Amino acid sequence: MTEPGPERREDATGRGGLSRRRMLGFSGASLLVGAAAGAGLDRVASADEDDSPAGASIAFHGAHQAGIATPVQDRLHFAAFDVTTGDRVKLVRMLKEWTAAAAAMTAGRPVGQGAVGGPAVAPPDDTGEAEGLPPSRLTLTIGFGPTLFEKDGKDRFGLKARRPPALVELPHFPGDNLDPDRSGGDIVVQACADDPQVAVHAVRNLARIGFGVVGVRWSQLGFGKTSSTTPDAQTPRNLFGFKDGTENIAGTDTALLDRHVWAAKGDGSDWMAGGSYLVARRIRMHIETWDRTSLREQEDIFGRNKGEGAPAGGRKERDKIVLAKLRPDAHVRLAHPDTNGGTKILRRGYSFTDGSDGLGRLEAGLFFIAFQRDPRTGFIRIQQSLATDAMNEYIQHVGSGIYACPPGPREDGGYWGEGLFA
Ligand SMILES: C=CC1=C(C)c2cc3[nH]c(cc4nc(cc5[nH]c(cc1n2)c(C)c5CCC(=O)O)C(CCC(=O)O)=C4C)c(C)c3C=C
Ligand SMILES: [Fe+2]
Repeated sequence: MTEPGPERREDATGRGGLSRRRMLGFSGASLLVGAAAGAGLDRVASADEDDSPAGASIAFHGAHQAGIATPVQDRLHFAAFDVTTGDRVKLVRMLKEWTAAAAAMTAGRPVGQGAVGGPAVAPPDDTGEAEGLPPSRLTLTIGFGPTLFEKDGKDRFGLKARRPPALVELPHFPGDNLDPDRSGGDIVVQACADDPQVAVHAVRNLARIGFGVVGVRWSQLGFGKTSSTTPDAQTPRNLFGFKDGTENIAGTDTALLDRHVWAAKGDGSDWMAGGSYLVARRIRMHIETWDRTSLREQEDIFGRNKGEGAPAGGRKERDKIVLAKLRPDAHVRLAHPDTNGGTKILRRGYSFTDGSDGLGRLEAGLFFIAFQRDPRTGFIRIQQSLATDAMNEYIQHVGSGIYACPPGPREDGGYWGEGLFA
């Protein structure tokens, strides 16, 4: 399967999806979605025909992958894949096909000839459930796990020497109760969109394209973003009812992004320059116990109040935090840059509920996602500080993964991970 050219793209949609080229020329209708400008002005988002944010698309190509510093959408489908072939050529071919499909789907177009446009004697190129839906700001972000570089002592794809030094195995943290069936994976795809059907459709099509090369190891649906990269927007709340993401890195803050999020040449792996490292943690939240905890205790545990999200001693959400006014075991005090050598991470997590745990409790929590330039000084450093977090009584980390997310694919025929396989 090859990426259709811009002209064919318009024909192939069959549902009025405008090509990126046409959308940019759509005078008065193109809009910048939230902080897209800060994610690099190359990443301009454009309005769909109806000119509503719900119909907007976010540019797929660029110096950085979309889905990191771009505005956070409402829904998540995160999928970890294991590579089931030992054939490097097949793997690269699939990554090229994935890139073409991802470019189409993020622009609101179907994969290949679509769900009904191809020959009747063959399975359709696209599974069809996003037919008629707008792009919904879909972003697809790929990452490579440590096992892609070496698994059980085997260098399956000749990539061992190309493993970035920052792509370490995460150490065991106190309280971890990790399920191997919800952890790891050779390749991950983070699909975010404002419509869950659009996110699930994207992952499903990639899985279909990858048949015989990859298999889904585990996946996670998320709703209710728990962080934002757009500080001007209302801060979302997590399942404990607290505003979450107040002190996140803004997608417009290029200085902070360059310092804390984007890998750079000279960091130890040149093919990762412009990329970032993703740490995912499935964190179970014992909401029933939390709901029996007094408001004062809840607020002391975070070091912020529940209504406004103001730091202890302050009145407004954005008031300056005075760490000395927080309990020594308060979450915000322990996670704060001043407690961790100045480190910052870009959080992009989602809430989840997955039925019940069989003991009369909701299986609910936070699917924590953080992007950083180096997990050793980012997530690992902060998580080690959180060993004494008062919140630990109410949460448990049950799934985990770390992945190297390469830079964004070039518009002129580049593909996901091109630098790694060069
Ligand atoms: C290792 C990193 C972090 C984990 C794991 C984590 C889990 C976690 N956090 C909340 C809720 C909140 N976190 C808040 C702030 C905050 N959390 C981290 C890191 C981790 N959190 C950081 C770096 C920060 C910012 C600290 C600062 O600079 O002030 C807040 C306060 C509001 C905010 O700034 O976002 C809340 C609320 C939960 C529920 C959770 C696990 C389930
Ligand atoms: Fe936190």
